[in-house]
Amino acid sequence: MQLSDQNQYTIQGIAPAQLVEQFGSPLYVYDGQTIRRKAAALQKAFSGVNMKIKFACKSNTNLAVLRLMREIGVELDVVSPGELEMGKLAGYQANQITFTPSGVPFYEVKEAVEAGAIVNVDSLPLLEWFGQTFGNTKPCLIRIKPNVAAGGHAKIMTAHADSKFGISVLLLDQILEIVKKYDIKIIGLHQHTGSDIKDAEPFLKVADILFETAKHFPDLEIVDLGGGFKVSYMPGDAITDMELLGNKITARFKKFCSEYGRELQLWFEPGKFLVSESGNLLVTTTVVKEDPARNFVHVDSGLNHLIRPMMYGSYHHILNTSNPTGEEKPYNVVGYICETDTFASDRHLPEVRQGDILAFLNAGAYGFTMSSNYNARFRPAEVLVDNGEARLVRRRETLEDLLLTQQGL
Ligand SMILES: Cc1ncc(COP(=O)(O)O)c(C=O)c1O
Ligand SMILES: N[C@@H](CCCC[NH3+])C(=O)O
Repeated sequence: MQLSDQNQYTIQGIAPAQLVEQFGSPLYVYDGQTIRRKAAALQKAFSGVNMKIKFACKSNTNLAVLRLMREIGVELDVVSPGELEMGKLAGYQANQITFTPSGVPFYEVKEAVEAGAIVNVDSLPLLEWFGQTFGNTKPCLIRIKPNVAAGGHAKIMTAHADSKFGISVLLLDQILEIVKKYDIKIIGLHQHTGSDIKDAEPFLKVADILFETAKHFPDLEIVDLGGGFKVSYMPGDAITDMELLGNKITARFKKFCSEYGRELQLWFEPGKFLVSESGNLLVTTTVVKEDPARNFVHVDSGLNHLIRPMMYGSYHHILNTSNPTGEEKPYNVVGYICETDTFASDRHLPEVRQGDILAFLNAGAYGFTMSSNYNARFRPAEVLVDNGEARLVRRRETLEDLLLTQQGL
């Protein structure tokens, strides 16, 4: 969202009010230019090595976003058969898609492998089954749990000892035994530490663990360091310094490759870094309630559309796009769901009036994809603004959509 000299917020020159008038409210709006800029920054930071980006599409599966990713040379990481199908619909070849499951039924892995995707094996039983089923005929990666705790919230840390994800690095002997028993073709090691990681330190720590572990696997082509780069949710928030991280990881990766004896590919799987800042959730103020204790701003949305504040206590910056120069007042911004769904407490906003359009920033990742139909509410429409043009890329739901799977109507 840009603020013009005339104090008007716009997305590539288009006013939020115009978007809401054309496409309705609430509305997810993605700025394609921001996605391109973020991908380019990551590509630049790692230009010294053979790096591939695998977009973690659990953060945003809109087909228009996936197609944009494909167009700019970004490949895909998926976690379910549904995401795999969406990747294919967006035009990806199956071999450009990595499947990183977490304790899924083995038939899902079989189908993904048979479709041509590459799997990150995340447990010893799955590794054993993979060996029995495919022997050395299909390549795979192994997801290692490095036992390192990092991330912006306990719920989004995925590599500490207590986390369910991956195979503990302490089980290396057992991994090697199974690999040897079935002659499994291990072409890569993978790890994902968590989400919202600012400092270079945890990335370097897990990289070193993975590089050390990699020495036990002679046929590697890939080291996959996952995603997790921090974005700026709060104005002034420190974010991952991509240039610094790029320099540091590049140096260590080059050293590792020369010790390993071959140049490998370095993969990353960012979700947030690529799409979070591109997304705004536009909502309309339904009621302003001046309570003796607090001023409440109710909007036509709730935790059904953006669950991050209630799930992780996440901060999303809010703009009053209808009254940018109004006098600031403190508000609790809340939803219309019959459940506590506070988006922001004691937030200072330019005076909010009924009908004002608010923008929740940084809603491009884990916004729509984590939305629901709680309270039989429809999910918002989605719009992609690219090359100065706004295009509807998902229509708003209707009652028919909600009733589609119910029987006995
Ligand atoms: C395996 C894996 N890769 C990548 C990601 C993307 O994380 P982020 O959106 O923080 O970059 C996740 C989500 O946490 C994940 O579980
Ligand atoms: N859904 C989380 C990040 C990804 C967690 C999944 N590993 C968030 O909104 O911050």
